[in-house]
Amino acid sequence: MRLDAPAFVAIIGHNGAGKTTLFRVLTGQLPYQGRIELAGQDVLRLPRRVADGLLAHLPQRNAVAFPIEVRELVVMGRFRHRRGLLAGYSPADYALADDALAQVGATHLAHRDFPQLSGGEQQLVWLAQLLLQDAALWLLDEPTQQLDVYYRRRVFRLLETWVQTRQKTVLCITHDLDQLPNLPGFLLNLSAPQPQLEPLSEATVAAAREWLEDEASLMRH
Ligand SMILES: Nc1ncnc2c1ncn2[C@@H]1O[C@H](COP(=O)(O)OP(=O)(O)OP(=O)(O)O)[C@@H](O)[C@H]1O
Repeated sequence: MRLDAPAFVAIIGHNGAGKTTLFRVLTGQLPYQGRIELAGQDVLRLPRRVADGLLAHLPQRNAVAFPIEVRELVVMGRFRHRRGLLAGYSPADYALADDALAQVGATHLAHRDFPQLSGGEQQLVWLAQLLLQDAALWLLDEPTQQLDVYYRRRVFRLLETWVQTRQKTVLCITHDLDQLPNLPGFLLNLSAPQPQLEPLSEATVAAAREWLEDEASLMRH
C-alpha cells in the first residue's frame, strides 16, 4: 500500500480491528513484520520519528494530571523550536498558539485550567497544539469522538484545509462515517477482508457502512 503526500485518509473498522495498533506500529511502540517507509526511508532507521518531528501523534486519550493553563499547553507544540531546554517560549510562539486556538474555535478557552475542561473541549485544545508541530504526517486517533455536531463538522473541514493549504498528510481513525463522504481523500477499512485505500465518496462510504453494519462482517473479523 502506498500513499502520496499530502493526503487525508479516514481509517475505519470495527472495535478491535487494529486501527490503534497500526498507529502504535507507525510510532515505534510495537514490533511488526513487513516493511514501512516514511518519505522513502525504512521507519526502523528513524527510531526518533516522533521526537524528531517527522510525525505527530494525537492518541485517543491524553490525560494531564496537573493544573496548566490551556495557552501554556498549546504553546508546547513549539517544543522543538525552543532555543534550549530551559528557554521559554517567545511572543511569536504564543501568537502561533493563539492563532491555533482560534482556528479550532477555542479562543474562549485560552486561560482556562486544562484538566477542568470537558472531554470535547480538551480534544479541541490538543488539536490546536498539534497545529503548532511541524510534522508532515499526523496520526489522529478519533479526534472528534467527544465533540458536538458543530465541532465535528468544523474539525473535519479544518483537517481538509490543513491537507490542502499546509500540505499535511493526515491519517485519521474515526467512527464518524457521516462526516466523510464529501471530503477529498481516501478510506481505509481495516475490517474489510483485504483492506485497501479507496477514494472517499458517497458510494465508498455507504458500502463500508453496509459492510460494518452487517453481522457477517463481525463474524469474519
Ligand atoms: N498490548 C496488547 N496486547 C494484546 N492485545 C492487544 C494489545 N493492544 C491491543 N490488543 C488487541 O489488538 C486488537 C486491536 O486493538 P486496537 O486497539 O488496535 O483496535 P481498534 O481498531 O483501535 O479498536 P477501537 O475502535 O475499539 O478503538 C484488539 O483485539 C485488542 O484487544
